[in-house]
This record gives sequence, C-alpha cells and structure tokens, in this order.
Amino acid sequence: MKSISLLGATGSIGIQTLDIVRDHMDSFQLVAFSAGKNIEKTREIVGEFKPLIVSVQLEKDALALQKEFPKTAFVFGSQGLVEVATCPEADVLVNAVLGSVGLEPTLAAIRAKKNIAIANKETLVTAGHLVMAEAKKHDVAILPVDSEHSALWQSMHGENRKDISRLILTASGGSFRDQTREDLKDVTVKEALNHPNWSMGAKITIDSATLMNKGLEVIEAAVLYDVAYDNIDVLIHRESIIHSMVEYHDTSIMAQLGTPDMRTPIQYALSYPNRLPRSTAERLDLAKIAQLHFENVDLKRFRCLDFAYQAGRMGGTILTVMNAANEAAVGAFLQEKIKFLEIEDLIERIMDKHVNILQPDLETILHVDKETRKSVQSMIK
Ligand SMILES: NC(=O)C1=CN([C@@H]2O[C@H](COP(=O)(O)OP(=O)(O)OC[C@H]3O[C@@H](n4cnc5c(N)ncnc54)[C@H](OP(=O)(O)O)[C@@H]3O)[C@@H](O)[C@H]2O)C=CC1
Ligand SMILES: CC(=O)[C@@H](O)[C@H](O)COP(=O)(O)O
Ligand SMILES: [Mn+2]
Repeated sequence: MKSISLLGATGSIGIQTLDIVRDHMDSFQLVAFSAGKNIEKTREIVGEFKPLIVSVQLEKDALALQKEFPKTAFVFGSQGLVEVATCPEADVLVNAVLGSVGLEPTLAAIRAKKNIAIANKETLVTAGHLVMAEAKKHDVAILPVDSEHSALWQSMHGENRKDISRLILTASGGSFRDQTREDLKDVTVKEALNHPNWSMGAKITIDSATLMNKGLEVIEAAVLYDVAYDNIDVLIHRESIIHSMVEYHDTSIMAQLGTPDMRTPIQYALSYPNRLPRSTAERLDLAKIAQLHFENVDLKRFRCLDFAYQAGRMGGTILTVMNAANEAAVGAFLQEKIKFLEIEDLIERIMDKHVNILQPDLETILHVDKETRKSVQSMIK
C-alpha cells in the first residue's frame, strides 16, 4: 500500500489522481491533500477519502471545515501546503498544484524524504537546479507525470542515457494551431480554452495555445533528463497519440503511445516500476486513427517557445522571470484584462529588461518571482 499526499486535489490533475486512487484502493490511499478556494469539492473529497490533514488557501475556509470534519486537521496558506507535502504518513507526494507556489512544498517534501510525482512543471522551470540537487542529496525520486516526460522516461527504460542523441517532444499545436498571427488579434478566452485533444485546467490550456506549455516542457525535459537544449526538439503532432520520443545515436527512435488520457501517466508515476490495469481507459485503436501527422514548429509564429529556448540556454533567474511573467500574463488574459497576443508581448518586455543572475538560491528566486508579478501588474494597469 502506497500512501499519497496530493497538492492541488481540486484541479484537473488532482481529480484524475483521485480517480486512480479510487480504482486501486488496494494499492493506494490518500492521507493528505491541498485545495485552493474550491470548498465544495474539498468537502466532497474529505467526505470520501477521510484524510488526516487538508490544506486550503484561506484561513476562514480552514476554520469552517474544521467544525464540519473534526477528525481531519485543517491548515491553510503556504505553510499549509508544506504541512500536506511533508505529512509523516505519506510515502509519495503528487504535486499537481498550479504555478510556482509549488516550489517550497516540493523542496520541503524532498527534505522529508518523500518521492515526488511531479505534474507541477512551473516548479521545475523556476528552480529546476535546486529541486534536482536536493533530490540527489536526499536520494528521492522525481517521477514525471506530465505526459511528454512520462513518455520520454518510458522510452529510456533499459537504455544507457549516454546513448541518447535527441529528445523529441510532441505538441498538439493548441487551440489556434491552424490560425495565422493575424487571426489571433481578437480571439476570445472561450476560443483559447477550446483545446483540440486534452481537457485540462485553464492556465495550461492557454499555455498550450501560445506554445508556452511546450516551452516549459522543453525546460522541464532539460532539467529532468540533463539533455542540452540543442538536442531537444519540438514536433507538432495534431493527434496527441505519440506522447514523445527519444532518438539514440544508432538512429533508433523509441516512443510511447496512448489515447490522450492523463490518468495513464499519473498512475504509472504511482505504480512504477509496476504497471496496473486501467479498466476504464479507452484502448488505442491505430487502425481507426489511420493517420498520424507531423510538422515542424515556426518559432516566429509561436514566439513563447522561442523565449523558452532562450531562457533555458541562459539559465539563472531569467527562467523565473519568464515563468512568473507568463503566469501573471495568462491570469490577466483569463480575466479579460489583456488580449491574447499581449501575453507574449508582456513576457518579452519583462525578459528584455531583466539582469540575469546565474545559479540563484531559493531566496533570490522567490524575490525575483514576486517582483516580476508586480512588474506585469504595473504594465497592465
Ligand atoms: N491538466 C493537465 O492535463 C496537465 C497539467 N499539468 C500541470 O499540472 C499542474 C496543475 O494543472 P491543472 O490540474 O490543469 O490545474 P487546475 O487549475 O485544474 O488545478 C490547480 C489546482 O491548484 C490549486 N491552486 C491554484 N492556485 C493555488 C494556490 N495559490 N494555493 C493553493 N492551491 C492552489 C487549485 O485549487 P482550487 O481549484 O481549489 O482553487 C487546484 O486544486 C500545472 O502545473 C500544469 O502545468 C501537466 C500536465 C497535464
Ligand atoms: C496532457 C499534457 O501533458 C499537456 O501538457 C499537453 O501536453 C498539452 O498539450 P499540448 O501542449 O501539446 O497542446
Ligand atoms: Mn504535457
């Protein structure tokens, strides 16, 4: 039996993680979780899984829930995330919280010797060097949940990492893949949230439309697998059936395929090195799909991917700046305060004026993250 603490239980990945726990009650149990402001969903999860400890974003919600559920301990805020992440009864932390708020609980969980199943890519982008160094020091595993990184990982099993020549990340192209930049001037939030293949949270769906999601994933891959940026390619693949590929020096390419369903990589991160059945999942029927399509990415059309390669190659606080500017700009777009193309304009302006600091420590990263968000807000108003 594996005991799980889960950050971001009320979100898209969180809810699908709970589906996996429910499907395999003999293998997994939920002992702790965090939510943000969705208190209705929090109530449902507490009622069903009866965890030991739960964190919510606001103190008033924690106090109200504590009265309703006296057997569970309720905590709140950023310290609450740390308490859930380090719950002594948990073996593994599934980090499915949104954004760089996931960084400090991840580091705390590593220090508490928890293995980390990580969906929260912003944490690896903003401070990948700190997370990987801490994981090495405490001998804990960082298990990929993101579909591409799970595919890369599975395509490396049994291979010698020194034989890798290239990682090939596939990208659906997002909601506007068939539109020109001219077409993007007045697109709405509703249109941007209409992803062709995946049902996901709002922020990552917008990132997918700008291809910042793929940019974050290129950095995530470089961090997780220590591959140089020149050897990480992105390939548009409309169907999202091949989740990513690894090319070896002998020109062989290993790939992982499946229907677009995040529960499969979530489950694999939890069951590794074993594989459990997925009785409710749709099987891949390649004859029915018949054709798979591939095309190269135009970095002038998808400028956010270009920013991510630039930031990744530079390293240092520019990664934090790019990530925080993107989080703030996407938030503003979702609130209809800026237009879609302004997301990349804001990120570019903020990155251009940043004076980069290499090998930043945690304090520097947290400071730069905060200042960047303030700068974005001042540019919007
Ligand atoms: N969705 C997907 O298919 C995939 C997602 N990912 C990554 O996984 C992560 C989560 O994505 P997704 O599930 O789509 O996101 P969602 O927006 O659906 O869920 C985010 C979760 O984080 C919580 N949350 C948000 N902000 C805070 C905060 N400040 N403090 C505490 N909790 C907070 C939300 O709580 P509440 O709703 O209660 O307010 C919710 O539980 C992201 O990093 C994303 O890039 C990676 C691969 C695929
Ligand atoms: C499901 C998942 O892992 C997402 O990160 C997905 O990759 C988004 O799709 P695209 O970024 O390829 O549009
Ligand atoms: Mn992904």
